[in-house]
Amino acid sequence: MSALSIENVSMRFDLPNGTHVQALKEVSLELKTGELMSVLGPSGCGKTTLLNIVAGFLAPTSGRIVLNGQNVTGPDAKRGMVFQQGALFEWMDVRENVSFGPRMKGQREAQWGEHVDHLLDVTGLGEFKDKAIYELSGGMQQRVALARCLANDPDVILMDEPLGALDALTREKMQGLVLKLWKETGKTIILITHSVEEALLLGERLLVMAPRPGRIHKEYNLPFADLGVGADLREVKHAKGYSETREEILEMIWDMEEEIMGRAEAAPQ
Ligand SMILES: Nc1ncnc2c1ncn2[C@@H]1O[C@H](COP(=O)(O)OP(=O)(O)OP(=O)(O)O)[C@@H](O)[C@H]1O
Repeated sequence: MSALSIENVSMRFDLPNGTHVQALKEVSLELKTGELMSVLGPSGCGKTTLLNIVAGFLAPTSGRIVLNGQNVTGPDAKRGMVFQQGALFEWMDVRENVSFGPRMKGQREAQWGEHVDHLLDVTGLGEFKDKAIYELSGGMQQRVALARCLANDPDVILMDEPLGALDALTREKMQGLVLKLWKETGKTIILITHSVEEALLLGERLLVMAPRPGRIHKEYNLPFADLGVGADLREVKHAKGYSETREEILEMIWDMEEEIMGRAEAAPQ
């Protein structure tokens, strides 16, 4: 049985002016426990809508999400989200942020302390656990967001451009951390990114979506995420097939964007 099933999901937004946007049309997808899927596609192809539906924040117009045999009907801690900006609690220190989920469940420190301290260590936050959020760099804040998500022990982690706001070097380090945490925890992960390189490096499965209506365009199974665990990601970029796949995907997305621009220009004003 697959851990996460996205079954024939469509999403239509009705707009106040009487028109509508078909954000997703009949999207079906199965993920096994422990798979890491990256999702790419031009702006507006429904990536965030899909993630929000899997999270339970949005109900699809039709279709359903099934996680470990149960229908998803709303948000809960089984699906953790990591956003582009950490959405952290500024008034709590790092350790308080990371332990927020277990504390909200009414657990005592004896129940969560060890696990939270382990997560602080593996995310490189051990020495920063008493710091206020505003004292941390953007990269460190995203480490807190990852650790906080893992502290809830979710079945699936949903990441919406989690590294998008970081500078290039920090982003590269964080990509290594995502791979490390993926292998160490065995979590099922869906990661949205606008970076083709990031999608290639992190996704053992890579989904390219197309817009209008939002749908699956092509899926790849890739060796690079496995090669990248504990390795220098710059080396992985020299692996067989990496450049060719990157070029193929770049061209695919470029063509889609050109088509969107063409349609926009042809539309009556
Ligand atoms: N609440 C809403 N009401 C109306 N239209 C919406 C709503 N949310 C999303 N849309 C539309 O649905 C389509 C898909 O949006 P979505 O944000 O999922 O795309 P995306 O691929 O994540 O885009 P981006 O890469 O720019 O973040 C877009 O045309 C968007 O304008």
